[in-house]
Amino acid sequence: MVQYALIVAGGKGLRMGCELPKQFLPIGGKPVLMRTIEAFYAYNAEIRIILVLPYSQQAYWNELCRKHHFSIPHHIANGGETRFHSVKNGLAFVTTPGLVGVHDGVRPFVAREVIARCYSLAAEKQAVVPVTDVVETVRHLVGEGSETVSRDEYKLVQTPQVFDADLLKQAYGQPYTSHFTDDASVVEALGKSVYLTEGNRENIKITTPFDLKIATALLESCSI
Ligand SMILES: Nc1ccn([C@@H]2O[C@H](COP(=O)(O)OP(=O)(O)OP(=O)(O)O)[C@@H](O)[C@H]2O)c(=O)n1
Ligand SMILES: C[C@](O)(CO)[C@H](O)COP(=O)(O)O
Repeated sequence: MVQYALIVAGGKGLRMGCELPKQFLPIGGKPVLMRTIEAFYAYNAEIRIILVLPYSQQAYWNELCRKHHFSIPHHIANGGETRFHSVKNGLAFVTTPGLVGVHDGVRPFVAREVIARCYSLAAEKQAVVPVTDVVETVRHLVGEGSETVSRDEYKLVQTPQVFDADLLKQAYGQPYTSHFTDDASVVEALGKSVYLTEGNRENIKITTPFDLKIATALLESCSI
Protein backbone atom coordinates (compact mmCIF):
# COMPACT_ATOMS: atom_id res chain seq x y z
CA MET A 1 0.00 0.00 0.00
CA VAL A 2 1.38 3.44 -0.92
CA GLN A 3 2.34 5.50 2.12
CA TYR A 4 2.46 9.29 2.24
CA ALA A 5 3.89 11.55 4.96
CA LEU A 6 2.32 15.00 4.85
CA ILE A 7 4.59 17.18 6.96
CA VAL A 8 2.98 20.50 7.85
CA ALA A 9 5.28 23.46 8.48
CA GLY A 10 3.10 26.25 7.15
CA GLY A 11 2.53 28.11 10.42
CA LYS A 12 3.83 31.44 11.69
CA GLY A 13 5.50 30.21 14.86
CA LEU A 14 4.26 33.26 16.78
CA ARG A 15 4.64 31.61 20.21
CA MET A 16 8.31 30.93 19.53
CA GLY A 17 8.86 34.63 18.96
CA CYS A 18 11.98 34.14 16.79
CA GLU A 19 12.74 35.88 13.53
CA LEU A 20 13.84 32.59 11.98
CA PRO A 21 10.72 30.35 11.59
CA LYS A 22 10.87 27.63 14.26
CA GLN A 23 10.94 24.76 11.76
CA PHE A 24 14.34 26.04 10.57
CA LEU A 25 15.89 26.50 14.01
CA PRO A 26 18.89 24.23 14.48
CA ILE A 27 18.92 21.48 17.11
CA GLY A 28 22.39 20.00 17.38
CA GLY A 29 23.35 21.94 14.25
CA LYS A 30 20.56 20.57 12.04
CA PRO A 31 17.23 22.31 11.28
CA VAL A 32 14.23 20.87 13.13
CA LEU A 33 12.39 20.15 9.88
CA MET A 34 15.23 18.04 8.47
CA ARG A 35 15.21 15.89 11.59
CA THR A 36 11.45 15.41 11.25
CA ILE A 37 11.67 14.37 7.59
CA GLU A 38 14.58 12.03 8.40
CA ALA A 39 12.43 10.25 11.00
CA PHE A 40 9.90 9.27 8.30
CA TYR A 41 12.56 8.37 5.75
CA ALA A 42 14.26 6.13 8.34
CA TYR A 43 10.93 4.38 8.87
CA ASN A 44 10.34 3.83 5.14
CA ALA A 45 12.71 5.03 2.42
CA GLU A 46 9.87 4.58 -0.13
CA ILE A 47 7.44 6.86 1.69
CA ARG A 48 6.17 9.78 -0.43
CA ILE A 49 6.95 12.94 1.48
CA ILE A 50 4.90 16.10 1.00
CA LEU A 51 6.21 19.15 2.82
CA VAL A 52 3.90 22.12 3.37
CA LEU A 53 5.74 25.42 3.71
CA PRO A 54 4.70 29.07 3.30
CA TYR A 55 5.53 30.11 -0.24
CA SER A 56 7.75 32.89 1.12
CA GLN A 57 9.98 30.33 2.92
CA GLN A 58 10.47 27.86 0.10
CA ALA A 59 13.56 29.48 -1.45
CA TYR A 60 15.21 29.59 1.97
CA TRP A 61 14.36 25.92 2.54
CA ASN A 62 15.91 24.95 -0.80
CA GLU A 63 19.02 26.90 0.15
CA LEU A 64 19.16 25.10 3.54
CA CYS A 65 18.86 21.75 1.75
CA ARG A 66 21.84 22.60 -0.42
CA LYS A 67 23.86 23.79 2.58
CA HIS A 68 23.14 20.63 4.60
CA HIS A 69 23.41 18.26 1.57
CA PHE A 70 19.86 17.19 2.38
CA SER A 71 18.69 14.95 -0.45
CA ILE A 72 15.61 13.07 0.83
CA PRO A 73 13.09 13.42 -2.03
CA HIS A 74 9.98 15.48 -1.25
CA HIS A 75 7.29 17.60 -2.91
CA ILE A 76 6.59 21.08 -1.60
CA ALA A 77 3.05 22.49 -1.20
CA ASN A 78 2.11 26.01 -0.17
CA GLY A 79 1.12 26.78 3.41
CA GLY A 80 -2.41 28.01 4.09
CA GLU A 81 -4.17 30.37 6.48
CA THR A 82 -4.62 27.70 9.19
CA ARG A 83 -3.26 24.20 9.75
CA PHE A 84 -6.49 22.90 8.15
CA HIS A 85 -5.80 24.87 4.96
CA SER A 86 -2.15 23.76 4.92
CA VAL A 87 -3.14 20.09 5.16
CA LYS A 88 -5.71 20.60 2.43
CA ASN A 89 -3.07 22.11 0.14
CA GLY A 90 -0.75 19.17 0.83
CA LEU A 91 -3.48 16.65 0.06
CA ALA A 92 -3.52 17.85 -3.56
CA PHE A 93 -0.24 15.91 -3.94
CA VAL A 94 -1.85 12.67 -2.74
CA THR A 95 -2.64 11.15 -6.10
CA THR A 96 -3.17 7.44 -5.39
CA PRO A 97 -5.09 5.31 -2.88
CA GLY A 98 -3.07 4.48 0.23
CA LEU A 99 -2.34 5.80 3.71
CA VAL A 100 -1.58 9.40 4.61
CA GLY A 101 0.17 10.30 7.85
CA VAL A 102 -0.15 13.97 8.75
CA HIS A 103 2.68 15.12 11.00
CA ASP A 104 3.69 18.45 12.50
CA GLY A 105 7.04 19.56 11.06
CA VAL A 106 8.02 20.67 14.56
CA ARG A 107 7.79 17.19 16.13
CA PRO A 108 11.23 15.79 15.28
CA PHE A 109 11.37 13.30 18.16
CA VAL A 110 8.62 10.98 17.03
CA ALA A 111 9.78 7.40 17.65
CA ARG A 112 10.17 5.08 14.66
CA GLU A 113 8.05 2.45 16.42
CA VAL A 114 5.23 4.97 16.84
CA ILE A 115 5.32 5.88 13.15
CA ALA A 116 5.36 2.17 12.23
CA ARG A 117 2.48 1.31 14.57
CA CYS A 118 0.31 4.21 13.38
CA TYR A 119 0.69 3.23 9.70
CA SER A 120 0.25 -0.45 10.41
CA LEU A 121 -2.93 0.07 12.45
CA ALA A 122 -4.31 2.54 9.91
CA ALA A 123 -4.32 -0.18 7.25
CA GLU A 124 -6.92 -1.93 9.41
CA LYS A 125 -8.68 0.91 11.27
CA GLN A 126 -8.55 3.72 8.64
CA ALA A 127 -8.00 6.47 11.23
CA VAL A 128 -5.28 6.27 13.90
CA VAL A 129 -4.03 8.86 16.36
CA PRO A 130 -1.08 8.59 18.82
CA VAL A 131 -1.78 9.79 22.35
CA THR A 132 -0.14 9.94 25.77
CA ASP A 133 -1.52 10.00 29.29
CA VAL A 134 -2.23 13.22 31.12
CA VAL A 135 0.34 13.33 33.92
CA GLU A 136 -0.90 16.37 35.79
CA THR A 137 -4.19 17.18 37.48
CA VAL A 138 -6.67 18.88 35.16
CA ARG A 139 -9.17 21.61 36.08
CA HIS A 140 -12.22 22.60 34.07
CA LEU A 141 -13.14 26.28 34.15
CA VAL A 142 -16.79 26.72 35.08
CA GLY A 143 -18.21 30.24 35.17
CA GLU A 144 -16.08 32.25 37.62
CA GLY A 145 -14.68 29.11 39.26
CA SER A 146 -13.17 25.76 38.34
CA GLU A 147 -13.36 22.08 39.25
CA THR A 148 -11.06 19.08 39.10
CA VAL A 149 -11.95 16.55 36.41
CA SER A 150 -10.90 12.93 36.11
CA ARG A 151 -7.67 12.95 34.11
CA ASP A 152 -8.17 9.28 33.31
CA GLU A 153 -10.90 10.40 30.93
CA TYR A 154 -8.48 12.49 28.82
CA LYS A 155 -5.49 11.92 26.56
CA LEU A 156 -2.93 14.27 25.00
CA VAL A 157 -2.89 14.08 21.22
CA GLN A 158 0.21 13.84 19.02
CA THR A 159 1.01 13.26 15.38
CA PRO A 160 1.44 11.42 12.99
CA GLN A 161 -2.27 10.96 12.58
CA VAL A 162 -2.65 8.34 9.87
CA PHE A 163 -5.70 7.84 7.66
CA ASP A 164 -6.96 6.08 4.61
CA ALA A 165 -6.22 8.58 1.83
CA ASP A 166 -9.76 8.67 0.39
CA LEU A 167 -11.29 9.15 3.84
CA LEU A 168 -8.91 12.01 4.65
CA LYS A 169 -9.57 13.75 1.33
CA GLN A 170 -13.31 13.45 1.86
CA ALA A 171 -12.93 14.89 5.38
CA TYR A 172 -10.90 17.86 4.11
CA GLY A 173 -13.64 18.59 1.59
CA GLN A 174 -15.77 19.85 4.48
CA PRO A 175 -15.99 23.56 5.23
CA TYR A 176 -13.46 24.81 7.82
CA THR A 177 -14.50 25.42 11.41
CA SER A 178 -12.27 26.61 14.27
CA HIS A 179 -12.93 23.31 16.11
CA PHE A 180 -10.65 21.60 13.60
CA THR A 181 -7.44 21.70 15.67
CA ASP A 182 -6.08 18.43 14.29
CA ASP A 183 -6.83 15.92 11.55
CA ALA A 184 -8.79 13.56 13.79
CA SER A 185 -11.31 16.29 14.51
CA VAL A 186 -11.81 16.82 10.77
CA VAL A 187 -12.32 13.10 10.13
CA GLU A 188 -14.64 12.75 13.12
CA ALA A 189 -16.86 15.47 11.69
CA LEU A 190 -17.72 12.93 8.97
CA GLY A 191 -19.02 10.60 11.66
CA LYS A 192 -15.98 8.29 11.54
CA SER A 193 -14.39 7.38 14.87
CA VAL A 194 -10.62 7.35 15.32
CA TYR A 195 -8.51 4.62 16.92
CA LEU A 196 -6.06 5.67 19.65
CA THR A 197 -2.60 4.18 20.09
CA GLU A 198 0.29 5.01 22.39
CA GLY A 199 2.57 7.87 21.30
CA ASN A 200 5.99 8.64 22.79
CA ARG A 201 6.55 11.22 25.47
CA GLU A 202 9.57 12.71 23.63
CA ASN A 203 7.35 13.53 20.65
CA ILE A 204 6.90 17.13 21.77
CA LYS A 205 5.57 19.89 19.53
CA ILE A 206 8.26 22.57 19.57
CA THR A 207 6.10 25.59 20.24
CA THR A 208 7.87 27.93 22.69
CA PRO A 209 11.51 28.79 23.56
CA PHE A 210 11.15 26.43 26.54
CA ASP A 211 10.42 23.53 24.17
CA LEU A 212 13.66 24.29 22.33
CA LYS A 213 15.58 23.76 25.56
CA ILE A 214 13.80 20.44 26.08
CA ALA A 215 14.57 19.50 22.48
CA THR A 216 18.28 20.15 22.95
CA ALA A 217 18.26 18.05 26.14
CA LEU A 218 16.36 15.24 24.39
CA LEU A 219 18.88 15.18 21.58
CA GLU A 220 21.72 14.82 24.06
CA SER A 221 20.01 12.17 26.16
CA CYS A 222 18.34 9.82 23.71
CA SER A 223 19.18 8.03 20.54
CA ILE A 224 15.99 9.00 18.69
N1 LIG B 1 -1.31 27.81 8.87
C1 LIG B 1 -0.66 26.80 9.45
C2 LIG B 1 -0.53 26.72 10.86
C3 LIG B 1 0.21 25.68 11.41
N2 LIG B 1 0.81 24.77 10.59
C4 LIG B 1 1.68 23.75 11.15
O1 LIG B 1 1.02 22.96 12.12
C5 LIG B 1 1.97 22.54 13.09
C6 LIG B 1 1.44 22.79 14.49
O2 LIG B 1 1.20 24.18 14.65
P1 LIG B 1 1.94 25.10 15.72
O3 LIG B 1 3.01 24.38 16.40
O4 LIG B 1 0.91 25.76 16.52
O5 LIG B 1 2.69 26.12 14.75
P2 LIG B 1 2.39 27.61 14.43
O6 LIG B 1 0.99 27.81 14.02
O7 LIG B 1 3.47 27.97 13.46
O8 LIG B 1 2.69 28.32 15.85
P3 LIG B 1 1.97 29.57 16.52
O9 LIG B 1 0.56 29.13 16.81
O10 LIG B 1 2.80 29.84 17.75
O11 LIG B 1 2.03 30.72 15.53
C7 LIG B 1 3.27 23.27 12.84
O12 LIG B 1 4.20 22.37 12.28
C8 LIG B 1 2.86 24.37 11.90
O13 LIG B 1 3.87 24.78 10.98
C9 LIG B 1 0.65 24.85 9.22
O14 LIG B 1 1.18 24.02 8.49
N3 LIG B 1 -0.08 25.89 8.67
C1 LIG C 1 -2.14 18.59 15.67
C2 LIG C 1 -1.68 18.86 17.09
O1 LIG C 1 -0.29 18.89 17.15
C3 LIG C 1 -2.15 17.71 17.97
O2 LIG C 1 -1.79 17.93 19.28
C4 LIG C 1 -2.21 20.17 17.60
O3 LIG C 1 -3.62 20.14 17.66
C5 LIG C 1 -1.74 21.37 16.81
O4 LIG C 1 -2.26 22.53 17.44
P1 LIG C 1 -1.86 24.01 17.09
O5 LIG C 1 -3.08 24.80 17.44
O6 LIG C 1 -1.53 24.05 15.64
O7 LIG C 1 -0.75 24.36 17.99
